[in-house]
Amino acid sequence: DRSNLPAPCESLIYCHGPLLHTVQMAGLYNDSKTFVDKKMKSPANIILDNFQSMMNRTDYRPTKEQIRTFVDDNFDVEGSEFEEWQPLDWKHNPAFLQRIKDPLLLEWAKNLNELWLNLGRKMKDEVREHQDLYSIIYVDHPVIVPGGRFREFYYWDSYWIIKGLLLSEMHATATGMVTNFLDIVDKYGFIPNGGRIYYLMRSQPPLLIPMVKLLMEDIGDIDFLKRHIGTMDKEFDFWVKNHTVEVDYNGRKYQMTRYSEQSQGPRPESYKEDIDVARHFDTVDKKEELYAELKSAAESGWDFSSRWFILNGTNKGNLTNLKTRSIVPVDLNAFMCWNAQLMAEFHELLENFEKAKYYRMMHAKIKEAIEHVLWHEDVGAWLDYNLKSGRRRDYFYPTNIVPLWTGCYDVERSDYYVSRVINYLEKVKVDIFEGGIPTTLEHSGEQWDYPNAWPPLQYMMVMGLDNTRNDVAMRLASEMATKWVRSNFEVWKQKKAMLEKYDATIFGGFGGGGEYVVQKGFGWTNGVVMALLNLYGDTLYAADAFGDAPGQSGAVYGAHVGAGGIFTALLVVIASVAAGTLG
Ligand SMILES: OC[C@H]1O[C@H](O[C@H]2O[C@H](CO)[C@@H](O)[C@H](O)[C@H]2O)[C@H](O)[C@@H](O)[C@@H]1O
Repeated sequence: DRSNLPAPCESLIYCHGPLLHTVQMAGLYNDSKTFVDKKMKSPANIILDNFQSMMNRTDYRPTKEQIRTFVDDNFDVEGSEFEEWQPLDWKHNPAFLQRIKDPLLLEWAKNLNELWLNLGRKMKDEVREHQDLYSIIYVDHPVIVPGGRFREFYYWDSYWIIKGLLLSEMHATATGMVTNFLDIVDKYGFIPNGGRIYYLMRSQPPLLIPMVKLLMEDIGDIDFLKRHIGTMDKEFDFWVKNHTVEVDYNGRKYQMTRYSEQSQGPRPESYKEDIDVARHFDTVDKKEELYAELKSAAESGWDFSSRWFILNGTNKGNLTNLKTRSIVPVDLNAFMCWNAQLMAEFHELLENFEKAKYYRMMHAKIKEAIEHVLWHEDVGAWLDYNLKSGRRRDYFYPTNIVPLWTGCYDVERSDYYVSRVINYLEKVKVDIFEGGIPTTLEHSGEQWDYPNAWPPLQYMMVMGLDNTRNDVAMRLASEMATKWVRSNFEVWKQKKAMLEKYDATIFGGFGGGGEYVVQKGFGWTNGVVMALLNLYGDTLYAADAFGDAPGQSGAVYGAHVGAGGIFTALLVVIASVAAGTLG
């Protein structure tokens, strides 16, 4: 029974109530998020009175135009919470650029470095003084946002944004963003999905602790760590307390993590969309269950995807078949495992030995659960687990190999895992696509499905394989990175834009599907390309030796990784000679 749960936030303007219902159901804008991002022109009680007068005047049947006039009279245009601002620590020529040998890619990387200037957002002092007039959550330090409709911070996006910012040597901006998150944990006990009050009842993949690790690797400020370690404990506890589920598997019980949010009602920013899906259900209870599945899927960062559909034990179906809370995801458990390991490391550094011991114990337990419940030797991958049926979900997702990225497997037996994983990747043939690795192999029309390819997923695969230090895996990682960078570059050449997501099946193809049009900007896309250019810049070229950049060199050598790797190496040498960069 969900009837005792709170609304997504208290606001009768932005989160629940008749005003939100009336405005959102009128469908005034192409994107439902537009309304909930608007600033109020007067305090909420006055706007609620104005709304009541409008409803009385129109006999509770206002036309779309009357609702539009009400909104225009009472709200400012979206985005009015920010002032003109450019990051003060921005640099023309950060050192990582020197690693990029191809002049075309170098020029592009300089452009990417400049994109931070467009994506920085600083809130007006007004916002701090009158927070009740805004849906944006006030933070002290400016942030780099994803871009487009995403005008505020997003939790997991920020990991790749910070990765990119540190390569751009924007240490102050990166530290400011992490400090905002820590302040938010202190205030709310966790990090919301994004920087808006309507996101306050759900989080996103827990990557704050890895963000602090990025900062520590960069500036290594132990005082910063000391000041904030208690807040990081709090963030870890939030996930343990609110997302743990007991898994009974082969006669043993494991504590594992899954996405699950606890509020009533539709997502305020996609209110009409959620109500429309809920029409398929006839009772309030069933509708509430659907809203919970939708919001839990948003918490996973994969909103939406057949990955969370359960229909007769399969991944077929549509949004009415969302069962996010019944699936134990590989990536979330691998993130928790990583968090525990990093926290043990940090506490050790600070000589908090009792705490370090606790986190080492948590790390060992989570790692064991991942090994026993999620790893499948016969498949050669980690698979999501269906809590309802007690069965594994044997479908391809890039996240099936995330434990390689987070180091959550028995590294002593690395060769065993790596050879099984390589075998798996060959079998599922995900490297035959020209534009990158697809999100899933299901074509549902949702944005986290085939044929879309998302930057963070490419990154996790590439880094996971590269981290193993196994020759074949590292070669595969470099081939994936090459394909991704070339395909993103192709789009850049055509559109002078970086996109939120791409099409894995088309070299230079745009992503699509889902509930809003593909966005430009784009925070994590820039961060991922910068990281890949930094890692592979000395051997990565925009075009192969034949002058064009089909990006699908992977298709040539995908089936035979070994031979393909040698082929790539040859191409690289030829291209390097052509570009005059080798001896
Ligand atoms: O408004 C619909 C949904 O939009 C966001 O999700 C997508 O964009 C985010 C920002 O890039 C990204 O973190 C997420 O993975 C994407 O699916 C938002 O996070 C959702 O909560 C929201 O419902």
